[in-house]
Amino acid sequence: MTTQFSQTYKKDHDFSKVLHGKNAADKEGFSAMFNKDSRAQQTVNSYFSFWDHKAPGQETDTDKKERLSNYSKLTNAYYNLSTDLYEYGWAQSFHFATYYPGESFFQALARHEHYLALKMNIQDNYNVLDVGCGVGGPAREICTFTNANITGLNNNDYQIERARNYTTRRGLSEKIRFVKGDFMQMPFDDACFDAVYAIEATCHAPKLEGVYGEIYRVLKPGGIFGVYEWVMTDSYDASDPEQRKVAYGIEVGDGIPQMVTMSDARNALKKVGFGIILEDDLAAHGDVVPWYYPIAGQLKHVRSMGDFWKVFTMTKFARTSLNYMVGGLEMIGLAPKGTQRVGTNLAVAADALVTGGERNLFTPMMMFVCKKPKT
Ligand SMILES: CC(C)=CCC[C@@H](C)[C@H]1CC[C@H]2C3=C(CC[C@]12C)[C@@]1(C)CC[C@H](O)C[C@@H]1CC3
Repeated sequence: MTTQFSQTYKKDHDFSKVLHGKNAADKEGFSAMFNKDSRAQQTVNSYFSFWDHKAPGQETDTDKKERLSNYSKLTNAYYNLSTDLYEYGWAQSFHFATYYPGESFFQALARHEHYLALKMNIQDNYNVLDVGCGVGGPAREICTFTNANITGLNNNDYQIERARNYTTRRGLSEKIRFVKGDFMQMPFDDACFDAVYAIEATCHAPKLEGVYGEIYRVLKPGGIFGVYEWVMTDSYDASDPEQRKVAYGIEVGDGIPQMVTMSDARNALKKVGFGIILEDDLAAHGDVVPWYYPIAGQLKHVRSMGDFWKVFTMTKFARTSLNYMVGGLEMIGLAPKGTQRVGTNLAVAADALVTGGERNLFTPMMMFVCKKPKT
């Protein structure tokens, strides 16, 4: 690692400690959220400086370029702010899933991960890279499902610390390790992994060719790459202000510098050299239970008490009530400044994702399974 990189990494790490508190990685949900110190406001300001006064339609090319060239800062600030809420409101697996009628929320998340592992043909003791591993939910599940050795790559210190803690608690530290690094310049040698997967993570890249090119480089010849990509579908029309508003809501609400289309993703994979073995938009199968039902708060699809509570907290009523409560706590100094704004931003995300799903403008599960040629 160069000196400049190691200095940046140390600065991020120290900042994460100050922001989240020394023992925050041991805490969960609200307790972790309220453990942040006054620098939370600084992170909120840093994140929203990329978006403030830049409503869809008013953005200039310079605004967009600014987000793309600062993707790492933008994504880090986003996850420093949103990780606790993700874990509290969702799960340790930061992705969506398809649902069969009657299937539980957690079962569907795990099945979605198994499905990718199965289609990639991940075998016992394969060396597998998880690009943008979050707090390690999918890595733990895929490791126990396949018995592969997994390396989780992540650029966010707070998430890495949490990932390591959960993995140790599950007794999986011999099989899974977590490495800090930027997926546009991976800290790995050429051709060192048998397989690489990325679950709803590479959309944070400023350019898909960049991250796909790195994945191609670190894969062994003949190695497999499997991805669930976040893309706008081919029916998306960026020149329609209503549709652009949906994409913009997804960008600002989910820390994404710029949403791209399905064709962009397909072309980027081919351009870096991959052969596409399988391509399937899992959101387009006409499922009875839509992938976005939890964040739409659609209680009619719930089949158990546990899921009822989970989906209830995602209804507009529960989200808004929670946000008022957090605003009150913020006012009396019990919650760090900016917490409410983060909640409001996640509500923007949820609404845009649901609209994108309902209108078939967006999919979070564009699945590609690709192969690096043997020679
Ligand atoms: C950002 C990317 C690429 C992937 C994350 C996908 C999902 C796990 C998140 C997208 C929107 C998030 C929201 C929440 C949890 C995580 C997501 C579903 C909440 C339910 C967390 C609790 C808040 O009160 C409401 C949030 C709505 C959005």
